[in-house]
Amino acid sequence: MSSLNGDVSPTPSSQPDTPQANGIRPAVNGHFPSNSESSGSSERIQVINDEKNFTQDLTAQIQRWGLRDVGFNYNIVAVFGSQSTGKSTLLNRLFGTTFDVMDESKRQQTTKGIWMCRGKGMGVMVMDVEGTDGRERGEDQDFERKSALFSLASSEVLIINLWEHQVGLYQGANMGLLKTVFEVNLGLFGKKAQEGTSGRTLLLFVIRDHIGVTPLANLQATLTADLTKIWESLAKPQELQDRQLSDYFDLAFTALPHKILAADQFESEIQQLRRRFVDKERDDYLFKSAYHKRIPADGVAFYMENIWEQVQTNKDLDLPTQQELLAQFRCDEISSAAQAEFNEQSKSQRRPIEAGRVVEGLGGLMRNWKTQALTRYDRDASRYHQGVYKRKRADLLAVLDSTLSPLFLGQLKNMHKLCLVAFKKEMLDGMRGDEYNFADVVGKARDKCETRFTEGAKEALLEDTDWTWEDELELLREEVNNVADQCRKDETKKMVNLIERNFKRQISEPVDLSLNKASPDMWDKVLSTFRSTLDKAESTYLVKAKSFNCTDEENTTAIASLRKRAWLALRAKIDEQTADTVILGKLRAHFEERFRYDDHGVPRVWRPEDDIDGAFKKAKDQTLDLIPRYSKIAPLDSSLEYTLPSEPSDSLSSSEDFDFPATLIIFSETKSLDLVSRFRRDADAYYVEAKRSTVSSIAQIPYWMYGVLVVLGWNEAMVVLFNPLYFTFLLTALASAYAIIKLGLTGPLIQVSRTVAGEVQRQASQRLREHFSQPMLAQPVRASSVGSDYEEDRDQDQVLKRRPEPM
Ligand SMILES: Nc1nc2c(ncn2[C@@H]2O[C@H](COP(=O)(O)OP(=O)(O)OP(=O)(O)O)[C@@H](O)[C@H]2O)c(=O)[nH]1
Repeated sequence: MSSLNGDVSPTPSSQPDTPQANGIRPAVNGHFPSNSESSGSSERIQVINDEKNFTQDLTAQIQRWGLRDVGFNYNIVAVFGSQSTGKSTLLNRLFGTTFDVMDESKRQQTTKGIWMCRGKGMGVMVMDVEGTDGRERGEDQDFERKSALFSLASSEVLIINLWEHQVGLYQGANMGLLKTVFEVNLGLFGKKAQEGTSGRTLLLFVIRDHIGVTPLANLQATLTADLTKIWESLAKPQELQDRQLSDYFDLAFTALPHKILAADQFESEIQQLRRRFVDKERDDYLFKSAYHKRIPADGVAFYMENIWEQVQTNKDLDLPTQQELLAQFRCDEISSAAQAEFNEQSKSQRRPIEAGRVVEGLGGLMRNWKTQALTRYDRDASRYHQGVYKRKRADLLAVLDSTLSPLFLGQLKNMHKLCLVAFKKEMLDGMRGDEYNFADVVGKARDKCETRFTEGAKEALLEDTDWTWEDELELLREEVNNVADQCRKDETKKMVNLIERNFKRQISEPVDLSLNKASPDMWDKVLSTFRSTLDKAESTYLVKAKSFNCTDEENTTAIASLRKRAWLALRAKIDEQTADTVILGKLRAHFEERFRYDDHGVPRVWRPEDDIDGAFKKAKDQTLDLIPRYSKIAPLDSSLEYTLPSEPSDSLSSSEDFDFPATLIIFSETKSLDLVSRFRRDADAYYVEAKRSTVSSIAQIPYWMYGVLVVLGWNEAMVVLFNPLYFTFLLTALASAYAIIKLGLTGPLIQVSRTVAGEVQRQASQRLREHFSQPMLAQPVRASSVGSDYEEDRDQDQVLKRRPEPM
């Protein structure tokens, strides 16, 4: 092991300063020609090429260096600093490595990517890192940030190489870069370092071309102050807020004289420094165990590859270049200007759309605004950094689309509403009159509505967007179906109502006729009329329902409802014809027909010898027979009987339960009895009247009485004619009569006279009747009044006996 760390002092002359002097092929950019050059322990390898790829040969190379099995007995050192500041020269001198050194005559970048070489005669893996701030990479700081972080995280000692005149500069001394690297390092590995799993790191500042005017101590103080300052300004993770620079890093400083102007001094200082890397016994030994990462040598390759991967994937290092920054700023400005104009244009259509209007040609307008905005952006922004320009263009496009999206969606919604309204109108227009096929009307209206919506939606849809209108069309379809369905239901209802109205009209007359006649087959006629009319109504419904695309279930329900409503309509008609006054009228008419008219339909004039009682009884019995006939719908022919299921009512009619057998009963027993008694009263009046008519014919004044009056009144008449006073009175009376006639007062006078005469006649008749007729009338009237109670009971029994049994 001692040999590994043995103090090998390569003579300066033997150290190659240039690739040519070493006979080493220069690295080819971006490639691993063999991933190692030279041979034996002086072989070097490009660990990371300038395209940021990590080599796969590191493990093998460590094996070739003979370091694979040394466990922890090795060290890693890396260098960091601006390009062409003698980093490779320093490493070659210190560790006897064979890194390429710049050709003075060309002055260009020598080290590309990160190279590694084993220190000559020592177990040290030395990493030569591409210089920072090189003109070759220009503004692209990506690699220098990543390579610096990689070096910091993977090595025990990081040599920070800088010219004396760079001390105190911010960018020149790579302070900006170090700040970023410290920050990300703290974020990525800070916690591990704190836990002690990944050791501290020594930052060794090597100040080149130190003239000596400014003592090293002063330079050291400046650098320490600068580092402390940038450390304090770091954005540290929450849990590491109070961590100090010294918690992670040790700082060491050394100065080297000018290599050419003070070559000997330079060499001796180099040797001094080399000893600090080699001599473990020294107090200022640099590879202290605290810096060791505690990774066995055989795992170093894997460990480093891991670190590189973490560094690579860390977004915090992807800081933009100046060019990108400028591009970002300008592209943002240009994009904002384009957006402002675009917003103005789009605003003009926002209000009408929000108000629910469909803007004709909205798609064209939106396309136009979008193209204008993009053209404007492209014209001004395409000159800037292409990556930024494209990124910002995509952002602008997204903003434009998101601004237009509500217009598109609003347009869809408005079209949806408009199409629905148009659909309803189309339906109404199509359903005018009776000769329409509902299915055809709906089909046409639907097609028109969908076509209109689809055309409008396609017009409004912008290319290269993820907008869709199919969902809205689906919604529209659903609503159209709902409207059509509702319409169909309404139409079906209307049709059923119409059929019902027609039905009522059609049955009205035949039922009236049948019920007026009250023949024994009255109900047969009523029911057969009902059946035939209902059959017609049902077939009318079925024909219409077919064009409405009604389902079988709907048809069954509608027919059932129609039947029930038809039955109720019939029942209403019957009720109308059997209302108290109407049925009493019917009974009266029936009775009158039989009692007051003879068999030939001639009015009867009752004579005392006529059998009024017999005729009265017969007519009354026949009439009373009608009450049980009317009281229940009971056809003689049982095949004509009609039944309906008794069930709770459907939505088309009332919500009450429907009890069919109850609808067959027209009168209850109580009602029948009431009718009997009411009819009897009427019939009795007829009877009395008949009786009176015979009396009044007997009580007539005989004609000879008038002759007697003339004879007896002759003298009085002569007295009037020949007496001047009476005659004058007569003349006055005649003149008054004449005047009355002329003045048109005849009517009122006659009226008054009639009233007076009537009263006189009444009084006279009364007196005469009392005088002449009292003994003749006494007997029959008494018989009638005595028999009335008995007859009433008998009539009621008769009615009850004739009532048909309930069905
Ligand atoms: N003035 C001066 N020049 C030096 C010193 N060390 C090396 N040089 C010269 O500086 C030039 C660059 O040396 P390199 O070692 O290639 O520098 P580098 O930093 O490794 O260069 P890159 O790898 O390209 O970044 C060479 O011509 C060296 O001879 C020094 O201490 N002082």
